[in-house]
Amino acid sequence: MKIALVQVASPDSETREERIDRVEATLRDIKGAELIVLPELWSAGYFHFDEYQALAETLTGPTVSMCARVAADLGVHLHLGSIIEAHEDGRLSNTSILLGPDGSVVHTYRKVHVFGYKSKEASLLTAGSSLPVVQLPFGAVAGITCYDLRFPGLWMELSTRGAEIVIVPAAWPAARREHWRLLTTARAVEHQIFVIACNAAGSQEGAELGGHSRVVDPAGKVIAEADSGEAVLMVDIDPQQVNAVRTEFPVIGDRLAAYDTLTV
Ligand SMILES: NC(=O)CCC(=O)C(=O)O
Repeated sequence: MKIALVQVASPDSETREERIDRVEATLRDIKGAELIVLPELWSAGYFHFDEYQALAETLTGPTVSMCARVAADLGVHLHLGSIIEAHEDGRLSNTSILLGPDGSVVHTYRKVHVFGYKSKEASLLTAGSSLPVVQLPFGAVAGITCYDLRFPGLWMELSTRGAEIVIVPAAWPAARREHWRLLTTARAVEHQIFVIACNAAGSQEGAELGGHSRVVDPAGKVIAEADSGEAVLMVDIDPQQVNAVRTEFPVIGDRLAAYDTLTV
């Protein structure tokens, strides 16, 4: 199964509309992928906090509409990264969306751990409260977002819910790139899953994004990793590998149902 990770920069000088047009051209040039993945908040730009309100959109807004058209035209699954979603009651959320090959929404995830360190995300956005896993032709898929990488309890729950492929759109700064590498690999090893992690590139409001989008297989092998600039990273995975690795080295079956029952 061929996957394309599209590592996008969101420079301050470019408008959202210009960026949507530019990314659409990149997406339409991708040949042979069954799944395309974009980074967190690439159209708005994660660090453009002062514009969050103005750039918020609904699930029929400009980012989702363009991506839905492309998904349908190319006949691919397209994880569009995330948007600042505007809700009817005025709340905003960081919403990740996976589109099917007919352009319809097949998975939606609202970021549960909103980020507050040198970031206004936590004060501007409302955290989500659901964790769906969807069965697709290539396996049980979930999407979580960037900072969520740091929280093992969330991953344990994804694993318990049967996730085999976890898509992680991100806007992870270069300053903590080694954490990005370590955590994406660790989550794959812990849960014997594919981690498909698509980061943003370039700089925004003086913050340098880390790039290095990567795919880690269920045995913990990094099967592809981009450099730091804009890129389309193509990778071929075999979704059956999840079963094969779990059968050969059955760690997950050895997990206790609960650890808080252990005596001190
Ligand atoms: N966009 C984010 O969630 C950033 C997370 C981050 O920088 C970190 O966890 O470190």
